[in-house]
Amino acid sequence: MDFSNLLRGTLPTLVANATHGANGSAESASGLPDGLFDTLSPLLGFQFNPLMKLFMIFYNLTGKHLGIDPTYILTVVGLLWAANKVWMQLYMGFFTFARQYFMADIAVSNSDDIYFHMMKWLASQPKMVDSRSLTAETASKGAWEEEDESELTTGWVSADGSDVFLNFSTQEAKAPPRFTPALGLHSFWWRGRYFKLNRKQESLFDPSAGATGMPQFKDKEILVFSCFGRSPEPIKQLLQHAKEQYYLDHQAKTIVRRPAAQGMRRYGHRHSWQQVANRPVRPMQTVVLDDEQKIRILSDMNEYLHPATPRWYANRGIPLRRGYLFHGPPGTGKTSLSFALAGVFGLDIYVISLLDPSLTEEDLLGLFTSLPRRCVVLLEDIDTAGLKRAEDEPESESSSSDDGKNEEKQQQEDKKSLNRSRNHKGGRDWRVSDLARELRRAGGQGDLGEKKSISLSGLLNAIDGVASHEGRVLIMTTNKPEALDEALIRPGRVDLQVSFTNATQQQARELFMRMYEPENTDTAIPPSTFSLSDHLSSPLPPLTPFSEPPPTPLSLASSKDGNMTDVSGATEVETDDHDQDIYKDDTSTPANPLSNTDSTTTPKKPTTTKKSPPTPLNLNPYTKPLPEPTTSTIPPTELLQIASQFAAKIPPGQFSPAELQGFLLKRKKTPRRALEEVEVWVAGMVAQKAGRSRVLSLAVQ
Ligand SMILES: Nc1ncnc2c1ncn2[C@@H]1O[C@H](COP(=O)(O)OP(=O)(O)OP(=O)(O)O)[C@@H](O)[C@H]1O
Repeated sequence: MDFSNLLRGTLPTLVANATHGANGSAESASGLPDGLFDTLSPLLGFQFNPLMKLFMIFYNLTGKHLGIDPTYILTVVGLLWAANKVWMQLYMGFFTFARQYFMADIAVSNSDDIYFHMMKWLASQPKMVDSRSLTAETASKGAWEEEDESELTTGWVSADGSDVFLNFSTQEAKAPPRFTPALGLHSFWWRGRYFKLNRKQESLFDPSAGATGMPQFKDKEILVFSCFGRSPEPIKQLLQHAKEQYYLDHQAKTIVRRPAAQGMRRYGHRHSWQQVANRPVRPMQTVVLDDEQKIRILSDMNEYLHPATPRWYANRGIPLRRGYLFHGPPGTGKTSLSFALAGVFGLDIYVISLLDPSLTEEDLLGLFTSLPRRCVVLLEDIDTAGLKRAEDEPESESSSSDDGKNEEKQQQEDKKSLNRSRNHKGGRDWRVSDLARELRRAGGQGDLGEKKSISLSGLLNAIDGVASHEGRVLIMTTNKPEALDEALIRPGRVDLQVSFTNATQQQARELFMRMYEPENTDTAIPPSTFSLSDHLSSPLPPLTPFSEPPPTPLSLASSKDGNMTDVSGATEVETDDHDQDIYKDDTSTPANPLSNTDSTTTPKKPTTTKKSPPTPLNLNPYTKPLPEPTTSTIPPTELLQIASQFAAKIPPGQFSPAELQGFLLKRKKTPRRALEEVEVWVAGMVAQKAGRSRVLSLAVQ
């Protein structure tokens, strides 16, 4: 359909005005001859495009009402557009030229930690956050990140209105997203300098097989920072600044890493490890351990980590490695001490589980070679890793090890059970448990579930093979040191053995004091050097020796030799005996650090032998706490007295610090209640341990 006709038909007045002008001339108000529409409209597709129709109406109206030839307007718009294009071309040309000759740039790939430092820094820059082109990211908080407590106090009130229970269902909704610069060009100022940032994405072809077994494309993100000048120094400073900012709040934290996913480990080095936690440093004082033991291990590690030590080792041809073996019953502080040591020296912890089914000997070697210069490598529960000497395997399976015997016994039981099942009801009555056993056995023998475990030689090769890493601190922990192969703990691999025992009374008292002492709100960044006294517990006054026999004799043995051994043949420190000595040494009474009085005043002797009158116990720990003053209102001297009375009720060497901590935690604000209930708890626990029961059926837990 002809456009002019359409206009004439549908909008007669408008068209009449527009196409003939006010004076009815053959020329339109725009000055265009009538025929021009007819010529142009089919060419431009006006008939079909409603937008163009609208445009034409506007075109005519403009001509009529403003008295301006719309062609001029169109020409100006066209020129502006062209000028803009030219300007953009010039700008890009100039920018490319300037970038090539007058600008420096540094690229950062997202496979490197600096990328995360920079993104965190950019997200914290108010100017960047106000930018018009942003990427929003969900920012989940880690367990140890600070929270606004006031926001969390709104909660669900119980039926009787007495208790308020916290509710976190809206927590995620309240957390604001994190904004970072979107893909594309950005600019910002830092320390009076102008920087340009180009955030871009590239697809790289990864020829090595991915998870699907096929080569694949991988997206890689790159940040390119540029600044004017031929030196990249300002960018280097910017990167350094962002890195420092990133680690500022990490200084009081211990970073925990574990091996990355199998696919990533192939790339080696920084891809081998992944960060799994970033927890506050565990203060050494919170690990209740004999001070001499602490001093010994701290001094040993300090000497080893000293910058002059590598040269000393190199001059004597000794490999720069240090290994520690922490052994003792479960829950006695082996892992805690490892973390505290990492915190003292500001090292990251690299935790390896030899039971990881995806871990091969080759991986293990790769992991050790990609460790940073100084770090702590933690191999936990090394006795459970099933390390075997390759040549012993058949024998050890048949006869030698306890584990082997157990396995054999289990298999016989399994067989019997299966036969029983088969015989029953004509062999058709299979129980699920039998099926599971059968599958497990099949899995052990065949392909199903097969795991090539790390052999002893594989581990030794990783720890101190020719290609193995130097400079690290290796800590191995075990509950059964006697089950370890001699080769694993020979000097050179394990240089210091530290024995952990169940809690002495002195330790019980220290644990009690730690639980109830006023909270330390000091979050100051640790200094780069320290003195030993910074990390030792404040000395407590001597404790009256335990005078009451435990209610029932215990068969659960604590560690046989409660001592720490320098395997190079040096002296031994008898920890238990040492504790006993402390009790007897009344003359060297240290000042009570918690007392407000003159430090020379001898603290009040704890009255542990005097039995307090029986008090009615509230045996249900989940009922409301007894109305007693909170810890902070108990004077320190009195708290110390309660602690001593508490410790006197703990039979030495029978409970692990973890067990005591568990008991105290349930009464974490009521020290007097802990004292009142401890006797019943001890009696119950002793009976339970004697009965070898794992299930807690105590009235007081
Ligand atoms: N000596 C100790 N001083 C302070 N706390 C301790 C001590 N021993 C254990 N604990 C507490 O008990 C818990 C368990 O401790 P940890 O994991 O260090 O024990 P472990 O000896 O490594 O145990 P496992 O052998 O089972 O791995 C921790 O919460 C820790 O705070």
